[in-house]
Amino acid sequence: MQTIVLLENRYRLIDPVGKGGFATVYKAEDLRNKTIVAVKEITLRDLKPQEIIDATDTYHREIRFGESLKHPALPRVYAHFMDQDHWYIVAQFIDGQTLEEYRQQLPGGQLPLDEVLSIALRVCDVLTYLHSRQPPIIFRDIKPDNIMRTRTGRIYLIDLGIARQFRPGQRRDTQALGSPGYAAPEQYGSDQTTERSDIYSLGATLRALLTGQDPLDEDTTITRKPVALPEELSELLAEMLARDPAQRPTSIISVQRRLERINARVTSSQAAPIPVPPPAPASTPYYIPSTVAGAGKAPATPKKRSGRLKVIAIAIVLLAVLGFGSDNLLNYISGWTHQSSLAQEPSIAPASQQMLNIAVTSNLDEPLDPATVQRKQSMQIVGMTSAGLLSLNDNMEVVSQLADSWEAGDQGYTWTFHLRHNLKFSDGTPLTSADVAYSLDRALDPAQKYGTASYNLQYIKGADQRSAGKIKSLIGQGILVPDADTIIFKLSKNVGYFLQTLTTTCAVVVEKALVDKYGPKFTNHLSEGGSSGPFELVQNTAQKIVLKPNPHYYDHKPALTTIVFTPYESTQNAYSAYQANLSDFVDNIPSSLIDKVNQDQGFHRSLQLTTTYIAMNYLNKPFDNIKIRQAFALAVNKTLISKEIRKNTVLPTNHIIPEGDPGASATLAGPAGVQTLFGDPTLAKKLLAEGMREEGIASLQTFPQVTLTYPSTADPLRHNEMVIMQKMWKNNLGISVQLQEMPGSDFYQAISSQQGVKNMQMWRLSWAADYPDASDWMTVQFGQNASQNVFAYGQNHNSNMARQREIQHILAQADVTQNLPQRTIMYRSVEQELVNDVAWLPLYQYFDNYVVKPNIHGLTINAMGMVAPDDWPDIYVTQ
Ligand SMILES: Nc1ncnc2c1ncn2[C@@H]1O[C@H](COP(=O)(O)OP(=O)(O)OP(=O)(O)O)[C@@H](O)[C@H]1O
Repeated sequence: MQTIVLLENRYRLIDPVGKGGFATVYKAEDLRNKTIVAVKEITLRDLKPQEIIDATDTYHREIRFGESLKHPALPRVYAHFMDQDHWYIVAQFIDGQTLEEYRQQLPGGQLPLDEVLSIALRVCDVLTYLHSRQPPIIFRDIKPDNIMRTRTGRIYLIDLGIARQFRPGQRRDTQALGSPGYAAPEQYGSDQTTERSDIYSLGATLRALLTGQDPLDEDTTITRKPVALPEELSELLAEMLARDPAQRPTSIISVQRRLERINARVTSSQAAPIPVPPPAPASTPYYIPSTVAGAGKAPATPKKRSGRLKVIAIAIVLLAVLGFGSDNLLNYISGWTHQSSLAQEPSIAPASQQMLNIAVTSNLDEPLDPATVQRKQSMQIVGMTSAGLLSLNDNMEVVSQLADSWEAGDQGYTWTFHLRHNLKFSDGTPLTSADVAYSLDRALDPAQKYGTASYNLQYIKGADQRSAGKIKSLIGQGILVPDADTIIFKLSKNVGYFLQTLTTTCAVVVEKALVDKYGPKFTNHLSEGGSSGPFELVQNTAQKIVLKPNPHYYDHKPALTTIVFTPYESTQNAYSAYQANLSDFVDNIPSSLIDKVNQDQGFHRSLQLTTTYIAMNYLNKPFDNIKIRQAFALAVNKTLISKEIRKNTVLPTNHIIPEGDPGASATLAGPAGVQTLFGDPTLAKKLLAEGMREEGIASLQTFPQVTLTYPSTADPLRHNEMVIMQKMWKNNLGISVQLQEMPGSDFYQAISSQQGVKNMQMWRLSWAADYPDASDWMTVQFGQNASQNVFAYGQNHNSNMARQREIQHILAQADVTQNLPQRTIMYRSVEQELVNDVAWLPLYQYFDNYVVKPNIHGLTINAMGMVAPDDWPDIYVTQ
C-alpha cells in the first residue's frame, strides 16, 4: 500500500526530482486539472536566521517573477501556498534534467559544439526577454545547474529566485549572490549587477559545456577531448568573460547575433573537420574569483546535489510534519523507492517513428484562411502552421510567439511590439513587422465574410471603419510599422485585455506574396510556403492534411516529423480507427460514446471555456422579478442534469466566468447565497411565493404561461435536458413550463436582437470564450449596449435597475483598468451580483473528452480546446 501525500487537497506528490540550496522539488499530480506539475518545497525548519531571510527573499522573487513573466523558456508558476514549516510553489513540470546532470553523463562532461550553440541561442533568447523588461531583469545565476533540458532538447531557465530588477543609480547589490565560478566579478559585491553580469555567466556556462571543465575545477586527471573552437567563438567567449564589465559585449542581443553568425557557419561547414589547436590552460583567460568581496574569505565550494538517501530522509520529516504515522511512513517510503527504482521513463522513439495520426470528424474542406476559419479542427491546424505576435499556453496565459517583447504606453492606448530577430516564413523569406501589419489589416477587410476580426480586433483605432469598408487600410493609422522589427498599435479604447485579443486565430500571420499570387484561393497553395508556425503544410486535400516541422520556425524544432489529419464520418468511426491503431488521437468525444471510451487507457478530459446557460428576459413577465428568477434557478438540480443526461461529461456550475479562466472566482456563491449545485427547492418555493406577492399574482392558476425556447438539433440529449428541467420546475415550483423547439437558423436570428426576443421569456444558449479574459463573460454579455445583452440587463423596470446600471458602469471601468489584479477583483465582484440576480442561469461547463495513445508524450488539450503552440517541441512518440 502506498500512502498518498496530498497538499492543499489538490497536489499529490509523486516523486522528488531535484534538490537545491533550500528547496526540494517534487513531481506531483494536480488532481483538479489532471496535469503533472512541479511542487517546490522550501523547509524553514533547521534554517539559520540569515538563511530564513535569504529563503524568504528567494521565495517571493520566484513567485513574483514566475507569475508575471511569460516566455516559452521560463516554467510557468501556477500557485503558491504555505504551512507552518514550509513554503510551496507550484510550477510547470519540466520533464528533463539540468545541463549539469546531462553533461555529467557525456564523456569528459563535454557537449558537442553545435548543441552548445543551439543552447546558447535559446538562453540568449530568454535573456533578451528578461533584459528588455522595464526595468530590466538580471537573472544573476546562469549556470548549467539552472538550465534544464527536456528529452527533445528544449531549454528552460529555472530558479528565478535570485533574479533582480536593475535599479539605475544603485552602485552595488545589497547581497553578493550567484554561483562561484559562474558569477561575474561584480557580483561579489563590488558593483551592481547589470545585463553584462548575465553575459559573463553565460560565457562561463558555455565554456564549461564545451570544455567539460567546471570554472573552479583544477583537476587535470580527467580525460577531456581537446576542444576546437571556431576563432570567432573563442574571441566572443573571451570578451564575454572579461573581468571588466565595460570590456564585455554591450547587450545580450549583440551576443545572440554573433552566435547566430557562428552557428550558420558551423552548420554549413559541418562536414569539414575543424583543426584542433592544443588545449588552452584551464583557468585563463577566464576570471576565477579568489575572494568574496566583503566577506574576506574564499568562496564556498559549489553546491553539490544531495543523493537519494538524503532526499528520502527529508521526505520522512515532511511526512511526519504532515501527520503521517510511522507505519504509513514506511509504506509510503517503500512504495516510493520501489516505484522510483522501477520507474523507467519510456525513451523517445527514433525519427523514423515520429509520426502523429490525428482522426477528425468533420470534412477537411474548410479553407485554412486564418481570417475566416470557424471549425475548431481548422483553427487547430492554422494554429500549428501560422504564428501570431502572441499565443496562449496551457494555463491560459498570454505568452510571446513572434513578438520578443512589448510595452504599453500612453495609458494603454499605444502598444509597441518588438519582433524576434531573424524571423522567416517556411519558404525562407523574411517575416517582418510589415507582414504582421498586412495580416491584421487583411483580416479586417470586409471582403472576409464571416471573419472574426471585426469583433476580436475591434479595439485597434479605425478597425470599425476598416471592417465597414469606409477606409482602405489601417496601416499608417491604427497600425504603424516604424521598422522591420517593430509594430505599434494605436487603440480606440485602452482595454486591459488587448493582448488577449491578439491571441485569436484571426491575428496570425499570412504571407502576402502567396495571397497576391493566388487571391482568395491562396489556401489551396499553402504547401508552397507561407507557414510561420511550428509546422508547415505539405499536403492539403479533402482526404488528408499533412504537416511537417517548419525548418524556419524560431522555436525549438518539434521531434514529430509528420502529422497527418484524416477525416472520418463519425466519432464512432474515428474511435474505431484509434482502436485499430490507425489513429493516435481523437478529441471532442460526445457523451453518447463516453461509457465506452472512458475505459480506454488513453482517455483524458480537459475543462473548456464553454458554458451552457438559460437566459431570462428582464422585460417580460414573470422574469422581470428577481425573486422569480432566483426561484427558477434554485429549482434546478444541475448535478442531476450532468449525471443523468450528460453522463458527467460536463461540469455543473454556478459560475458565469468559468473555471480555467484567469478571472474565475474560487469563492462564488449561487443565487440567494446558495452554495450547492443541486439547488434548494424549499428556498425556491419561498422566493416564488414572495415574488408572486410582489407582482400581485394571487395563485399559480394566474401565473403567466412560461415558455423555454431552444434550437433544434440532431442531439437528443438537448431535448432530454429541457424535459428534465421542465420536470424540476413542475415538481419544485408547481409550474408547467412549455418547451418550444425552434429551427436553429430562426433561433439564432431571433436571439441576435432585443426585437427578436421580444416575445421570448427564456432560452437555452452556449457561449465559448473568444479569448481567456473575464471581460468576455462580463461586459460582452451584460455591458451597456453589448450585442449579447438582448435580455435587457440594465434597460428594464426591475426593482434593482439603478444597481444594474451601476454594475454596467463598473464593468466599463474594469475594461480599461490596466492593473490586472485590480481588474480581476472588479469583474469578480460584479459576477457575484450577476449570479445572484440570475442575469444568466449557468447550467454547466464542457469538458473536451479525448483519447491519445499512451506512447504519445505531452499531447494535451487546453481550455480553448487547442494544443498550445508552445507545447509542440515537447510532444513526441516514445518507444
Ligand atoms: N519546474 C521544474 N520541473 C522539474 N524539475 C525541476 C523544476 N524546477 C527545479 N527542478 C529540479 O529541482 C532542482 C532544484 O531546483 P532549484 O534549482 O530551483 O532549487 P533551489 O533550491 O532554488 O536551487 P539553488 O540552490 O540552485 O538556488 C533542479 O536542479 C531540478 O533538477
